[in-house]
Parts: sequence; C-alpha cells; structure tokens
Amino acid sequence: LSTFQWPNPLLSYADNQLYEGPMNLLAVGCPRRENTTTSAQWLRIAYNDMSTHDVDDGTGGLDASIMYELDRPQNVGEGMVQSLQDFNDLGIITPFFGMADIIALGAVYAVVGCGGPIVPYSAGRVDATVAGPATVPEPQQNLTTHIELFRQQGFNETEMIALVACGHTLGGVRRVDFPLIVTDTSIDVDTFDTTPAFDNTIVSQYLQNTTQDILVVGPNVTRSDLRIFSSDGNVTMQSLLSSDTFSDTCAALLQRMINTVPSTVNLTDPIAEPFQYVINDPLFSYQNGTFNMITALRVVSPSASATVTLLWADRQGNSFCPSTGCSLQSSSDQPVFFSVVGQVQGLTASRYSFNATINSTSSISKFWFEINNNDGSDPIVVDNGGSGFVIEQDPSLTLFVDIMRSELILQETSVSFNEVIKVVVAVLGDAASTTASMTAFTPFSNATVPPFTPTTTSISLELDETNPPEGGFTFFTGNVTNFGSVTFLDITANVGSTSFTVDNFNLGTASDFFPFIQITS
Ligand code: HEM
Repeated sequence: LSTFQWPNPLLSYADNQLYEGPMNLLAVGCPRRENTTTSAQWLRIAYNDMSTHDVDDGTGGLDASIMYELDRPQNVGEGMVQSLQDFNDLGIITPFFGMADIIALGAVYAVVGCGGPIVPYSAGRVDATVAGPATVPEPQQNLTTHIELFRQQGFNETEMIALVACGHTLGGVRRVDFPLIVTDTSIDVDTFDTTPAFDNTIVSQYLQNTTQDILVVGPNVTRSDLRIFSSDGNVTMQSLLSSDTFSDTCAALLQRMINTVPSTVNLTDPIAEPFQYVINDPLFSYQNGTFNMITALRVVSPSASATVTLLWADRQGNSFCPSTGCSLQSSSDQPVFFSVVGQVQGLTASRYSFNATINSTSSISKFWFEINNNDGSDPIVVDNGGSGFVIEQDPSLTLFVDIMRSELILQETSVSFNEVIKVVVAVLGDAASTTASMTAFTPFSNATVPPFTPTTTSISLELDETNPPEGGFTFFTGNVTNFGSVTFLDITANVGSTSFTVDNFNLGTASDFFPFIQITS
C-alpha cells in the first residue's frame, strides 16, 4: 500500500471521500432510478462535462462547467440535474475540493458500484465559473464530426470506439428528451443493453446482432453508436469481447476521461488503493496547564492482536518526558467501514483513537506511533516518513479551536428546537491587544436548480465571558447557527501587529468532539 505524507489536506480528503465517503451510499449496489441507474446518470455527466476539452489549446475539460451548459440540446436529460442535485445534497464540497472533483469521484463510484473496475482517482480540479464550448457529441452528427470531436477531447478513433462502449454499458436514452430517437411510447428509458451492470454485454450483443441499443438499431440518422462501433470494421469491438480487456480498457480510458482538465490544472497522484496509515488532524484544548490532543490513526489490514501507542517529543524536540508522560495507548479502536471501492479490493481497516494530556510548558513538537503486533516482532514505527507528525507552535498551539470549550447546543422549547454550535477559539495573547475573526464555508447551495455554488459568511468572534483568559490564552467565541451546514472555518487572530491564521478548519469533523449541551425552557 502507498504511504501518505502528512499534512496534505487535499490528498487526505480525497482518500477519505473515496474509501469512507457518503457517496458510497448512493452508488453501492448500482441502484435503479427511473428506469435507468444513478450510476448511468453520474457517468454521463462526467463525460459531457469533460467534452469541453480542447487538446489544441489546453482549455476546458472536467471542470463542472456543465452547471452552466444545461440549456443546450446536447445536455438535455433529467439525469444531469439529478446528478448535480445528488452531489450538492451530499455536502462534501470544500474550499479545496469542488464540484468538478465530485463529478469525477461520481464516475469512479458509478463504475465500481455497478460491478466495473476501479478507476484510479486523482483530485485537484478547478471549478469553472462560466460555460465552455458546445462540443458534446450528438447522435445525429456524422462519423467525421465525431472523430474530430473526440480528437479535440484527446482520444483517437480506437479510443473513441472503446470509450463509447464503456459509457453505453450503463443506462440508456430517455423518450421525453429524445422523442425522435425513442419512438416506442411504451418505453421511458430505452436501455443500451439488457444488463444494468457495468459489463461488456453492450459489446457482445452488438456483435451478435441482438443489440437493443437505440443508437444502433433506431432511426437511421441517429445511429451514432453503429457508425462509431463499426468504423474500424468491428476490430475494436471484437477485442472488447474479452471481459478482462473490456475492464482494463475502460478503467484506463475512464481514468484519462476524468483526468482531462485544463492544462493549467494540476491533479494529485492517482489514488489506486487506500493509504496504509492516515491520521485524523490533531485537535486541541487548553485547560489548567495542559493541552488535550485528540487524534486517530487509520491502519489498513491491522493484525488482530495489534496495540497502537502514540508518542510525542516536547517543544525542544528532544525526548524529555514530563511526569505527566509522553506516550499513550489508544483509548479505543473502531473498524473502518470501507466504501465499495475498498471492499472490492478486499481491504479492511481499523481506526485507533487517542486523547493525550500534554504538559503545556514542555508542550509538543511532533508525535508518531508504534504498532505492536504482540507476536514477538519489532514494533512498526509510523512516523510520517521519518519526520514525525510535526506540530508547529505557531499556528497550531497559538491559535486553535478549543474542542473542550466549544459546545454543541440544543435549545428546546415546547414548540421548537434550535441547534447552535458555539465555537471557542483560543489565542495566545492578552485580551487588550488581541482581536479575532472567522469566515464559515457552507457547501450546500440554496439554489433549486444548478449552478450549485458554495457560500461563505463572516461570523464575528467576541471575547468569551464564560472562558476568562488562562495560561496566556484569550478565548473568543462565535455562534454557528445553521447547524450542520457549515463545514469549514477560516480563522484569523491579530495579536498586536502579528497575524495568525488557520485555514480550512474542518468544523464538521471537530464538532463530533464538542461537549453536547441541552437547554430546555
Ligand atoms: C458520439 C458520442 C456519444 C453520443 C452521441 C452519446 C449520446 C447519448 C445520448 C443521446 C444519451 C441519452 C441521454 C438521456 O436520455 O438522458 C446518452 C446516454 C448515456 N451516455 Fe452517451 N453519447 C456518447 C458518448 C458517451 C461516452 C463517451 C460516455 C461515457 C464514457 C457516455 C455515457 C453515457 C451514459 C452512461 C448514458 C446513460 C445515461 C442515463 O441512463 O441516464 N456517452 N448518450
């Protein structure tokens, strides 16, 4: 398995969405939706969004510009809007992982969820803010036009044939949207082949002349699949009769498809398997001369007898161990529920949790782990490639969301209940010369139709009366009222003329650790 160098917020978020994310629930088992499948809709939107790419000038590609292109005939279909609605409702957009990354992730889940191969996933796409060119192929266009459109997208003729087969193994053509193609009024969605699965039935039925693909056997002008599939005398289609070849070819082409992005965009290395070890970003609280640090380590395929120890070095970076200790065994371990992507790889994992008490004077400069399999073998040291997981005093212990002082508050009256997150921010500095502010990121768009774009709002931070200054820290507080919808915070503190910032603090994850307060009136 591959190793992960912390910190890398984009890569760890991508791993998390791929192996533990909520998208799994919508894709696992290839669920049906209105005579097609959710997966078919997700795969089609990924292709249509990518279709704006132009290899000649490096513009366009999978950039979520589809959100601004839905009024075009080439993008008709309820599946487009439904897919974007799915992605918006998941609430997984972050300041660094936008709709384009989610459309690409949707394609990966779509394929594997319907029994297809794992398409290695990379993140880092950039969302467009305007429409791209109208370059999605349409069924009534001739072969020459299609060859040229695929060339512009970066695919040669053989690749075009295979990519269309890989796409049209899922779903079909909707009569309401294409009444001139689907003329049989008893059919809502005319599926391309007889199986909803991601398999090569589309190929075998075409070669056996038993295909029901309406873009092969339908009205002459719109037989685009026939023109494409037969364009090389069926040589490519013959090769795809081997299900291994079909699977490998589709995985490679679909990976290229979702990685087709403007030339200015840099994607992460592909994630083909979960990282062997990933940590939960450490969270802190300060009280009575001690820091509490909460973190966790996910271990893929741990030994059943394994025990995991957290160790840390003090502020000076040496091994001076205060009487309060500098190592700790995990307080609990939980099996990780892997998504279908991890399950088909036959992998399991556990997450080992830690809540360390750290003397605030000697403090902490880095931490690492030891995994002891308790079988006589040497412990495995997980130290982030040798450097340890480094905690910089500034900003990590100068400005942080204090997770024990923050609160999840449920206010209940006889007629309503209201949930509020009280965020408490600790700043190393005296109250007289310190100010703080934060902005909150909400992934959910209130729009009823695309484009769905996230919003940010400013939330003022005031001196917290209930948490008076202590140990050099001043505490500020602000309320997040739209509970559950704010997922990330950017926080700034000014101490005298020095400015500290914490960007992309994951409030969604951290608030799981906030004390829960119920107020009934
Ligand atoms: C010349 C190229 C292509 C043409 C003309 C074409 C045309 C179409 C049309 C007209 C539909 C029906 C859409 C609807 O009724 O909602 C469709 C569906 C679909 N297409 Fe294509 N397509 C092409 C290439 C591709 C490629 C390369 C992929 C992906 C790799 C793809 C994936 C899909 C999928 C998954 C569906 C089913 C959608 C659903 O059931 O909701 N298509 N295509």
